Amino acid sequence: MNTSSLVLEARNLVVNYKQHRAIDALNLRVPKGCVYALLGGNGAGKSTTISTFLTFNRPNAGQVLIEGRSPHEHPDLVRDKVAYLPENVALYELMSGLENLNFFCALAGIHLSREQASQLLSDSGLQADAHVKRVAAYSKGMRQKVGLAIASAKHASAMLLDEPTSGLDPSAANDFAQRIRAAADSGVAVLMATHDLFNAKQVADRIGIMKAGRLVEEFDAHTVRHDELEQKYLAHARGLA
Ligand SMILES: Nc1ncnc2c1ncn2[C@@H]1O[C@H](COP(=O)(O)OP(=O)(O)OP(=O)(O)O)[C@@H](O)[C@H]1O
Repeated sequence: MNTSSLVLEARNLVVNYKQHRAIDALNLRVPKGCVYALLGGNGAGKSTTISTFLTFNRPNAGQVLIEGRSPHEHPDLVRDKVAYLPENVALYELMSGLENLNFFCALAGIHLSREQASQLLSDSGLQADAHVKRVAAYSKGMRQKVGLAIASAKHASAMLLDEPTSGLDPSAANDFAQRIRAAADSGVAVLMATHDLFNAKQVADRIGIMKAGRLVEEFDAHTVRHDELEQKYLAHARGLA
């Protein structure tokens, strides 16, 4: 791998919650244009990995790097380079999708024209008649689309996604996967924590399985078979691997 194309990197990362080791010597690399799906059972350390890139957690040893620099030493990196999409996108219920997009972009110092904002929502898959409706009436999939539009407006070089398709129906999950793929194809590095093996295989370039804070398995998503991935995943979950 050309190291100049690396966008997200964890180097020998250790993160503890008091006495509990949540991340244990994790090494992970996500270059430009790559979707990296992080699989693993509950408590494996996926969310903590993402939180550490976002500087919500500090490394106890090792480091995370964004475009080669530590966000813990350069906090502006997260604001300038990273778009974050949690499982449940927090939006203002009484504002429309359009108003939410404008509001969160303004917070990030981005000012959009009405046309630009509408275009971003449409490009994220939100139907035109929903743009001006209150978010209180939106489905989970529609909220994710507003989140995606906010993320796209940032022109971030990295996207961090924590279980983005959880609770979406298969069609909405497929639609979301295609939009993530398109973001990566335009050069964004995507790190996505997920429980959805099917979605991981469909959208990712690399797939990693975490267990007890360690990366225990890595695959090329284009060559691993779905049944092979499932077997490995279950073997790790059952302590057989
Ligand atoms: N705020 C916290 N305080 C203490 N321990 C925590 C905290 N957050 C997570 N942990 C512990 O750290 C470990 C890793 O948790 P993490 O949430 O990163 O796992 P995960 O792979 O994202 O799990 P899930 O799939 O359930 O979301 C777990 O043992 C968890 O109990």
